[in-house]
Amino acid sequence: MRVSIVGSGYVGTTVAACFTDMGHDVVNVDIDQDIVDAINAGKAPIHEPGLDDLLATHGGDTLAATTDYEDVLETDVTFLALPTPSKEDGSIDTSIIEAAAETLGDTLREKDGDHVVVTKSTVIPRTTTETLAPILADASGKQLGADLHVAMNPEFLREGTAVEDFQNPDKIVFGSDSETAIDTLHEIFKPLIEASDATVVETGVEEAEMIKYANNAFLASKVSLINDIGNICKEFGVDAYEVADAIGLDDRISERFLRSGLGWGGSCFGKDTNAIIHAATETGYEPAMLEAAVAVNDRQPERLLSLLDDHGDVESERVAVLGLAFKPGTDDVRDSRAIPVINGLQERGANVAAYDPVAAENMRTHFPDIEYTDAPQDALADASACVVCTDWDEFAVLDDEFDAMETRVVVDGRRIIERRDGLTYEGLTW
Ligand SMILES: NC(=O)C1=CN([C@@H]2O[C@H](COP(=O)(O)OP(=O)(O)OC[C@H]3O[C@@H](n4cnc5c(N)ncnc54)[C@H](O)[C@@H]3O)[C@@H](O)[C@H]2O)C=CC1
Ligand SMILES: O=C(O)[C@H]1O[C@H](OP(=O)(O)OP(=O)(O)OC[C@H]2O[C@@H](n3ccc(=O)[nH]c3=O)[C@H](O)[C@@H]2O)[C@H](O)[C@@H](O)[C@@H]1O
Repeated sequence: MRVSIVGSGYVGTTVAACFTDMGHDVVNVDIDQDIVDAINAGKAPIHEPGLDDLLATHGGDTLAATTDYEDVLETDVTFLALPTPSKEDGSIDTSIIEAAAETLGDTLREKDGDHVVVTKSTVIPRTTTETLAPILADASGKQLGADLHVAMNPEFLREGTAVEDFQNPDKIVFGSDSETAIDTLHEIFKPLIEASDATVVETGVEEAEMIKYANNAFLASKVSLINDIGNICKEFGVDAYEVADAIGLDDRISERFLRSGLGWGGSCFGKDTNAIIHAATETGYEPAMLEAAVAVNDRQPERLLSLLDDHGDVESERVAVLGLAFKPGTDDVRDSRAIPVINGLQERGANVAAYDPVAAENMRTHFPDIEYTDAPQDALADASACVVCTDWDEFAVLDDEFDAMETRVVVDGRRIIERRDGLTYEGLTW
């Protein structure tokens, strides 16, 4: 099938590469020329395991990228994989996806015959039907349900494992009341459905939109709940990881997403919990559990810093920050917990020396003036303390490197460093 994807970021590029690998011809449309050039040259514009290989095979061939919306005219279906960020007040900002829908609609005016448009971005229920569909219909002159069909197909991939997640889904959700759109989605996903154990959920557009928020809200709340429990464990001198291992054996709880520590960051848990809280509040309903999940998450960096304070004043001292990405496996620093931690260190007058295997460049836009090192031992050398913000595997094998510290204090926000003799070690919840 001929598929176009507007927006070529973490989701758009991954989905495009995987669709191409499933045998489809794909066009990626993006306004960023560098991204377009990278894809056409067979290179991944982002750090994502497995993506380079897929792009090296298909990029510039059955996967083509362009800044020109006209190329969607050669396709049967367009996915919108555009950012849906937060406004100042936490509510969803749909201006980017609306602008893209307008341009797509204008372009589709030239197309004879049917076109299917699928929302891939995370959007508040009713956005597809009440905001995007009318924009598309007005701009294209096409008629909804006749030659224009809309659907919502939420995406559940995680950064760092995006390709693997996309290729091994637990569920695939098709939300639409258009038979044409549902049939089109089935045709696109057929190879994946046949090759995986995924359950296909066919539902309404609004239900599909809400499933995405509910999924993220549950996961984010699960992490906040284990952090709440972990904070209590720390007060009692109990190891929250032993507790989590035990309760995770109950398959009603499950062992996944029970890693307590610095809390969740990333481009979606924060923005999506805030967006659904805001949307719920506008209806008159106060989502107390979700508000609590956000409040617990917001407190974790300060708890880490107060553990550091217990071991001495860091004013004018060198403090090593290990890990800048919001999670391992990615160069993404959006809403990374390292940001409030570094802010807190700077407020205390510390000299920050930061190391991350891939995310340092992205962090420079937030903190242009801190020191970035090429190796963890360079950040640790002469440091009075070390804080760990990301659970990169390479931190687990650090050992003699701590000997170069002036004072060997390690406050670990991710339980990645082993306690050992000669190290004053503080775990955030253990
Ligand atoms: N990042 C993730 O792991 C996941 C994200 N999502 C959702 O998917 C959506 C996209 O997220 P990301 O891929 O992370 O965003 P992103 O910010 O990585 O990528 C968005 C892309 O859209 C491009 N763009 C902006 N305006 C455009 C326009 N008018 N026309 C064409 N391209 C334009 C940008 O240049 C950028 O390359 C969001 O709604 C997000 O909530 C859903 C699941 C996972
Ligand atoms: O909508 C999205 O963008 C995506 O958001 C999350 O994926 P992602 O943010 O990429 O990464 P996660 O693995 O979920 O981690 C999110 C944050 O939670 C933290 N986390 C995760 C698990 C855990 O047990 N403890 C914990 O603190 C991670 O360190 C990270 O900061 C969801 O897991 C995806 O299903 C969803 O598609």
